[in-house]
Amino acid sequence: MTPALLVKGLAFAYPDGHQALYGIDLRVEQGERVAVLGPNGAGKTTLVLHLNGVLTAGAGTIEVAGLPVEKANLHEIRRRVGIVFQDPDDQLFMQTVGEDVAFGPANFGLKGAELDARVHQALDAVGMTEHIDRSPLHLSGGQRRRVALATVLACDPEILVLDEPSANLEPVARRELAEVLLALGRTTLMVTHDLPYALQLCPRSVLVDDGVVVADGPTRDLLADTELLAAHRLELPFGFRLD
Ligand SMILES: Nc1ncnc2c1ncn2[C@@H]1O[C@H](COP(=O)(O)OP(=O)(O)OP(=O)(O)O)[C@@H](O)[C@H]1O
Repeated sequence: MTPALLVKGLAFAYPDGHQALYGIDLRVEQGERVAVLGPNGAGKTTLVLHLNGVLTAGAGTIEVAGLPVEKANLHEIRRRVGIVFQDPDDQLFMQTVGEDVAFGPANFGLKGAELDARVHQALDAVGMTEHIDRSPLHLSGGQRRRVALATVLACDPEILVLDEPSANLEPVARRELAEVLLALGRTTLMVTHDLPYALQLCPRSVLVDDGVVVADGPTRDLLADTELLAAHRLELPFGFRLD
């Protein structure tokens, strides 16, 4: 089967000459949930920003469900790859929650009853339907995070990319978001420093450091390898035990 994501030899240097990625290889099958782990400055965000063409590869190739990520395809690629950024305020800018969630699918050509149905479906998936007419400015951080996820889900992406989804969430909101993500059953790439969250949500993890993939395997195996974690400045929270 065509993989959801195929990255081969991806290298990238920022305009100031800083080489952030040295040759990333990554294959994600349809329906997989994969955590992207790594210390600060490893290249995780740089990798993610290539997946929908915000950054352009210096070398190597990326395909999303068989479609190469390149200028000619960017409109379709941005429909296929939905990125939920760490700060929901980067994604919410309309007067109401409903308008924010409608923005993406309207841009991809949906209108009328079809658009309304898509907005309701997305808000329903994140448990935010009752807030449809509220201003995103008046929501809590956890609620804004969910609406940001709905704005992406409304575009029905092939791959959901989440940048630090659990950051700054209270424990209940963190757990509720995990339940939402598990229920979606969608191909997901999740960048996170929250190792227990990676374990709960992603059967597989990829460890990135210094712009290369240094480990790729079952999340439990990676997290059980204390030498590997220590070598890449990763650490399980105090008192956390893998059972
Ligand atoms: N705009 C930029 N110009 C130059 N270098 C950059 C730029 N953005 C990031 N970098 C550098 O590229 C490297 C990778 O950064 P990146 O943001 O991808 O790391 P990260 O793994 O997402 O880190 P974190 O966990 O801190 O978010 C770092 O060394 C960083 O300093």
